[in-house]
Amino acid sequence: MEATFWLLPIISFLASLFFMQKLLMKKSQKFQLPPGPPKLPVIGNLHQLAAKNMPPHRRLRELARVYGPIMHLRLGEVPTLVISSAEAAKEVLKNHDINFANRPKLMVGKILYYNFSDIGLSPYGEYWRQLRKIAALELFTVKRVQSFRHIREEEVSKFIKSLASAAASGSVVNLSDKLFGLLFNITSSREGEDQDAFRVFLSNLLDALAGFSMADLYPSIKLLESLSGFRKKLQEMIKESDRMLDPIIEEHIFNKRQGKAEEDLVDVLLRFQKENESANMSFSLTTNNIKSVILEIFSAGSETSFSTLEWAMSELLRNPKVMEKAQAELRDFFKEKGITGESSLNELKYLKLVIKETLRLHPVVPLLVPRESIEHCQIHGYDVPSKTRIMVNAFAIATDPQYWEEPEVFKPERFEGSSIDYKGNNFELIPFGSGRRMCPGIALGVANMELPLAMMLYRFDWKLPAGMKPNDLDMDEPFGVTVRRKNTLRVIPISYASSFGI
Ligand code: HEM
Repeated sequence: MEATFWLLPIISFLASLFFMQKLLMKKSQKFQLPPGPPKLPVIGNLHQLAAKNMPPHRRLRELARVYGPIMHLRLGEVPTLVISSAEAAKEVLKNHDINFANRPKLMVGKILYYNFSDIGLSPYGEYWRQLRKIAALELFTVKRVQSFRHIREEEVSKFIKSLASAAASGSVVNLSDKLFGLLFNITSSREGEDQDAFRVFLSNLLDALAGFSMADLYPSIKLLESLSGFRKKLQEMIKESDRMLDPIIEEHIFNKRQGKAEEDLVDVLLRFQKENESANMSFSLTTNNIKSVILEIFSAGSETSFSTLEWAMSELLRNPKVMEKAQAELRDFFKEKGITGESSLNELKYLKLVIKETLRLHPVVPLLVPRESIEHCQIHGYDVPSKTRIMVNAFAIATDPQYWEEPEVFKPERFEGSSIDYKGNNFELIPFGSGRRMCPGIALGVANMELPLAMMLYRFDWKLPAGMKPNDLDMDEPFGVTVRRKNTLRVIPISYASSFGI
């Protein structure tokens, strides 16, 4: 009797969901929606996404091979369009750019990013436009990226020293850990104590950003936010984030008062806040807005470059001939004079191709950041109603045999003599997205990768531990919005006798 009593609210909850969805389906019948797998009541296509225990970008690629490059899914109650061809991506990200420039209101944006006040999750509108303006004119200019050069050189030098001492003792290093530490130090311009806390925080943040929480899949049922425990988790995370960010802001204000002239990204945002407040401008940034943007820069900035470097090294270890070719280019070019700094890397053609090929085969944000349609529109003859969530499967496109020969093979040479780039104009290669919401941090991201990769290849030869062969190295990916290696990369560095520099 008691059991039946508890079942009643659950049954009525499921029944109301079922009827709500019937209503929605009726509404959608007047549209010519793109094809997609059959949907179940309440969960829609969630079971197909979860099937086979694959990361979403791989599972969605499989489904797109059956249902086509413009595919309609319902994830929980969220109508979702999955784009898996360069032509369709161009329609969405270029031809209908404004209509798809909005982001869905994920709970993580509401709570952790102080009511969507970061750049990446803020809705398309005046606030976002102002932030992008600061990003384009102040935060990520070529000049600014160059001004952080000494930080990168200093941190890479320490990183290489620690690898050299591991090499001297012949020990196995956890390269993933070391690379994460390096990117954290470069991006946050600080070292040490916060790193472990940030690592745990970042992993929770990336889970939340995936948008696959119950609260984000059933946004109309507000009760789920608390019932699923997701709201509580995010509220705890924001305390943790404040614990990390408040001292950083205070430290920057203090240093400025002491007359520190050099500016980092936090200083730029604080200066902007001060200038706009004193000039009584209609747009200004609150301290919470600034914290949101800093959190985003720390997370987007470190995780993406770190994961790309992790994949680059993994691919090079699995493809010794490519590794040798990249090392030969560096060692030949720098000979005895050594790598003296970042500017000396500009001539290295093959190194750049290695990075490009890594971004192709391992786009670390494989489904880009989800968009949301503002108004109803048509893509290739299909209706896309307003408020449809859009996922662009950059991974599926970058591994589509229609555009790429032997797409699963790591072959930097494929770009030799090719004009294809990742700057958002070639839709078969869009690891940074494209259009208005494209990544504004490309130059910084690439700068953060080039020097560490060059130094790792120039200064060391690399061996896998315990007699592992190149093909034994696993390339497993976890389930998530960004894709780092599932298992950490453990390797043995061997000092290259005649290397010099940094
Ligand atoms: C390997 C490095 C990186 C990769 C692969 C990458 C990838 C991406 C992707 C795919 C998007 C979504 C684009 C879209 O929706 O079309 C994005 C957005 C964004 N990225 Fe990056 N990113 C990288 C580095 C960085 C860095 C270093 C920063 C800043 C420090 C950064 C800041 C941002 C921001 C703020 C957005 C949101 C843009 C908006 O919504 O207007 N990214 N990034």
